[in-house]
Amino acid sequence: MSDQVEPHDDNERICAETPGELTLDGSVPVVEIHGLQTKFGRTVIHNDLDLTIEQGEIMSIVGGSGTGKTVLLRQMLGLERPSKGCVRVFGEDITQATSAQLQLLRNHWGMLFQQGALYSALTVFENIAQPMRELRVLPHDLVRDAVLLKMNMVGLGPEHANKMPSDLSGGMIKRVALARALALEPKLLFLDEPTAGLDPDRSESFVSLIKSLHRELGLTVVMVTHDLDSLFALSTRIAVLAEKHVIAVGPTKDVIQVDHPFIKEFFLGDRGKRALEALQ
Ligand SMILES: Nc1ncnc2c1ncn2[C@@H]1O[C@H](COP(=O)(O)OP(=O)(O)OP(=O)(O)O)[C@@H](O)[C@H]1O
Repeated sequence: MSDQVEPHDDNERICAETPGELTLDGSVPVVEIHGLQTKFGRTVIHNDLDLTIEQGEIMSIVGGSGTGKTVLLRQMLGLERPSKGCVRVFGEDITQATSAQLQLLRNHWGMLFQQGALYSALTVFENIAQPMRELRVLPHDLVRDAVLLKMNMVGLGPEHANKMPSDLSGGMIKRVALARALALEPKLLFLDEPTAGLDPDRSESFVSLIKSLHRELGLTVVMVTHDLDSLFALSTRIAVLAEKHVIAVGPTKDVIQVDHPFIKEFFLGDRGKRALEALQ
């Protein structure tokens, strides 16, 4: 993924001025989106979209294909700018952030991309060490201990350190990518389809891993997923995107009651019922 911000011509600013400092103590929402509009040419993807994510939540974003879930995630990461509206992360207006401010924000979040996105020419060790080295946050000799600690956190023994990504299974690639996303000890973790491509057993153990890391590290998690099992197992709240905005947001038990055709089809079809039953 490129880290270029893609500006839209008609960006209108509606965030109030911010102090220019990150608020990491949970006294403001971790993510706050207000009045967001996204247009590509004349096509409107989001309109008047609001969403607030508080510290410690696992917020899952669901919606039909093309409803703009990935674009919304990219906007929270400062990789795309909305046409209109306010996107604050840790209290900072990310739509107006300078590249120095964005870099500062990146030190406090981790991102797990759908494909795992490891550097194929680097070993497991070097993949996890890379964000630490890029920021030079640790002296050289401490990087080794920190990498092994992150590997241990995601259930990978030191014997895997010198393996190349091509030697790893899909589940292991996800674990290495997660260890890398956690390399800088972020407070916020973005997950894009974290269980995509995993078989049911691996998917279940990856979900357990995310659940325990969320608890142990006190993370806030923002996840885009189509996978109902992980959605039900992990989410503290679910936000449903339809009709260009968030049509429902809340705990699973409340969201599935909302009378909307997408919600009925997505959550209460056969797959949804099976996933809900498995959880009970
Ligand atoms: N840079 C872009 N230029 C033009 N259109 C774009 C661009 N990025 C995304 N879109 C369009 O915006 C819409 C939303 O895309 P997005 O990838 O966010 O959907 P999604 O909800 O994540 O879908 P899916 O569940 O299928 O992955 C799509 O119609 C897509 O083609």
